[in-house]
Amino acid sequence: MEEQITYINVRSLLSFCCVLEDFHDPALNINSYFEKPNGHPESLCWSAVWTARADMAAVAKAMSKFRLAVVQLHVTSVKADNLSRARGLVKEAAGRGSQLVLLPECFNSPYGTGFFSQYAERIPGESTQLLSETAKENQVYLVGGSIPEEDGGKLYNSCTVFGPDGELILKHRKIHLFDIDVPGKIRFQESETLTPGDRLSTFQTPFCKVGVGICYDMRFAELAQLYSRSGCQLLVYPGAFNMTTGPAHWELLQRARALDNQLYVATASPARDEASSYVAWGHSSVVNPWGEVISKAGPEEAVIYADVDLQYLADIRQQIPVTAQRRDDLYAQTFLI
Ligand SMILES: NC(=O)CCC(=O)C(=O)O
Repeated sequence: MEEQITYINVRSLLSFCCVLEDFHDPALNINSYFEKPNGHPESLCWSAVWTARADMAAVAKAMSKFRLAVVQLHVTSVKADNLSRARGLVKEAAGRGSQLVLLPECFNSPYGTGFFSQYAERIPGESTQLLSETAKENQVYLVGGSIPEEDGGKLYNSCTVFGPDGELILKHRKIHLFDIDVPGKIRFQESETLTPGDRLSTFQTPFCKVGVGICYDMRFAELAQLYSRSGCQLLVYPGAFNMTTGPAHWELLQRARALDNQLYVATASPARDEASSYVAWGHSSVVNPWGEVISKAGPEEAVIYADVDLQYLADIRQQIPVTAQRRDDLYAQTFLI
């Protein structure tokens, strides 16, 4: 009976360690540490604990770094070309060791209110089928930029994410629509044709939890903060800033989101095409939790790479512990002095 209890306790302890360390590696089967046929049950239990802990530490260390690739695709009006080039560039990124690959906003079609209905697809559909196959062929997490989605007579700007097994992990519908009017520069009203999404979107990988937003979503600090508070260590924003707001705000916003929340931020833009009706700024980037741009494209088609280092992120959070120092007691008050 006592032995039974010890087994159960140690098994629970190991499971608890996994939870504490946010350790979700399916390859680590706790049961396997208890399968030795002989020996004293109690010492077996403790040796199981230490062996498992050591294995967990080794696997966790290996998983504390991963390679991220951002594909800055040259998007044209020919959907088939966009899809096949995206497939080729994801393959190239995977061939260079990337485990997570990010595509741009509207990667399958030109960006513009006049194009959304023309290029809209249901999900699943042609473009998401290609994303699923591409993720599986290359064994990567694939954040499929966004596509115009049609559902129930409404149009959405939607990002789908696929796992290395080709399964759909999530669908994020852009929640803040890009409606701006800068006189003499740019007026754009996504809400003329699109409907906003109504939920936040995160997904878990073996490396870290990831929060998803689309372009204009990046301007909303509250969204990034909610993702960070829910445990995300990487935020990804497929986006397509323009020649007015791009030079002014694109990099600044990414650095602000990264620094405020002490996490990595990655953005993917279409490549710049001066001939298109909406000229994208380009400059897809990756920013680290110190607020530094660690990888950046120019305006043209490119694949950029960054090694995301979660130990570095943990070090920064320990050195400057703003999360623990927050004064939520004061922020919650509704009056201002
Ligand atoms: N596609 C978008 O949401 C563009 C957002 C943008 O350019 C901005 O300035 O914000």
